[in-house]
Amino acid sequence: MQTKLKYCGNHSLQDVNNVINSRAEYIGFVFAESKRKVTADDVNNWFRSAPANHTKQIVALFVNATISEIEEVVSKVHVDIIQCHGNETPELVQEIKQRVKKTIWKVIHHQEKAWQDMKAFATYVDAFIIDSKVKGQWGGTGITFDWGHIPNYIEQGKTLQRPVFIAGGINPSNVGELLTYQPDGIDISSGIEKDGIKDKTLIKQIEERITNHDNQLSR
Ligand SMILES: O=C(O)c1ccccc1N[C@@H]1O[C@H](COP(=O)(O)O)[C@@H](O)[C@H]1O
Repeated sequence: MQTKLKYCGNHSLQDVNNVINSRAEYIGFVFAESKRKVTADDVNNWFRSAPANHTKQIVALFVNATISEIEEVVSKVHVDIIQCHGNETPELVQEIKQRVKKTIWKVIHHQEKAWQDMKAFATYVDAFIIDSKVKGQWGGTGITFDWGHIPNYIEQGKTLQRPVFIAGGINPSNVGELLTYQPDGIDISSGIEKDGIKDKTLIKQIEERITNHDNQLSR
């Protein structure tokens, strides 16, 4: 099994180039209030200057956006996946799926028994991301949650037949420990940043650890 990898919160041409040259399957952009917030025009400009033959899937991250806001972005930028990173209800997620007709990922912010919330979304979403819950922030915090709860999320994902990505504070120092839980995927924003820019060395360190782990499993 190859652990899927998403690098999120790209907000410059340098970020886009560094991530396009990585092994990640997914490149993410934040269309929500954040120091990493981007516009559709930004993303289009960066991709015009970036290598054209990349195979990354583009993830657009929203926090409690209206369907019109999502539709506006999707009408301007090539988007493969919509990531709902707020406290969107299952009903809203269903409507987004029906109207926007894209792959949908739903973030569950970790709290006691939050894995039970996954069931209500399962029909409308294609994958789950489990992120830390930090007061006053929706994500991109660089803070981990108690990984002892990861097996509950992974088991629920298996029951619902939906992949489970882990996010929140993952970096080269702790990714090895995270991999022992065997998540389907990993989503990283701040852990690959140096001075606010996605950093080639940090990306390389993360990827070496993931590749070693995946190779050991396939032996
Ligand atoms: O990255 C952001 O600025 C952001 C803003 C608002 C919502 C989500 C955001 N990022 C997502 O948060 C998780 C974890 O990020 P980190 O690795 O802990 O920095 C990840 O899914 C990012 O895509």
